Amino acid sequence: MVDLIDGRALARHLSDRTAEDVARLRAKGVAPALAVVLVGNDPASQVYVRRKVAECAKVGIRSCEAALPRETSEADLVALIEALNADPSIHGILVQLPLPPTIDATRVLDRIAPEKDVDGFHPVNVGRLSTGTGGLVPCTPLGIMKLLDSIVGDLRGRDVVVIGKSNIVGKPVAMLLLEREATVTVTHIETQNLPDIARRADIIVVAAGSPHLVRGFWVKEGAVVIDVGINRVTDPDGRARIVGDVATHEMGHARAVTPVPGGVGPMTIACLLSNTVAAAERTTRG
Ligand SMILES: Nc1nc(=O)c2c([nH]1)NC[C@@H]1CN(c3ccc(C(=O)N[C@@H](CCC(=O)O)C(=O)O)cc3)C=[N+]21
Repeated sequence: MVDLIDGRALARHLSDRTAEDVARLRAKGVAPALAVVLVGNDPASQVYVRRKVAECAKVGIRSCEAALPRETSEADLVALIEALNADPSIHGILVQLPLPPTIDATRVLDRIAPEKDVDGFHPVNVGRLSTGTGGLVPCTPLGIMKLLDSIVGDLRGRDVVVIGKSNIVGKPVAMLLLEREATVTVTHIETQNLPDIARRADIIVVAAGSPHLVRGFWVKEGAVVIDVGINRVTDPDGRARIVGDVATHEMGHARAVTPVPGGVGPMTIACLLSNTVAAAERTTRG
């Protein structure tokens, strides 16, 4: 019988440890703090930001939220980031994506001080990840690795197929998997015979943004499937709900599947909190 992984429970466990780290830092006079920057009023982004701020509070991380109007100029946004970079009471900076189309997201993310870049999107942290030399690691890939630690353990020589080549999930998770000596195949929209490639995998990580893309016949008996998709779909009765990239009801022969919601999502936020503490810790080491 397939094991449906409880990402919420694992995230709670991780956040309990983060809360202890926060308490330890506070006793040393460092109060970990995260700045969340939101531009515009996309309802989904507002929900995510609210959730991040609420989870910060639960573990004792101070958070400050900057909500800027959609018309904000790139120069004004960069000025805010520079101010946060220079503020020693702020340890982590997160600019919620997507940004309005009038703003060049890459240029903005490049201005975040790498040591405060809790998303791990700055080129310095991307380079550090790809050379395995430390730095802050993107939250969703980090959460995926923690899920795999609890489900699989040793990844050496495991065949992993990553579906999706984004800078936020596909590429960084491939780097983390390589660091653990898995055999990694990164596939994407142009990949041919994707079902055949997927069927060879011991582990499938899918971040494609396509509802129910991964069908039962794509998955080898006993494989582990990590579903990173978040797709808003509307049921015939008009009700909106969130589904992943995996046809979960066809996974009876898999060893384990992460659900959506309740799988990777909560781990992403738990890793944002642990990254913020890691960034705050680094300041205590000069
Ligand atoms: N700079 C930046 N960093 C991000 O990390 C970032 C971002 N921008 N923009 C948007 C995406 C999306 N994201 C999610 C985090 C948690 C859940 C999450 O906790 N989901 C729950 C609830 C899902 C629901 O019901 O909405 C779950 O899967 O169980 C989802 C999505 C972070 N993102």
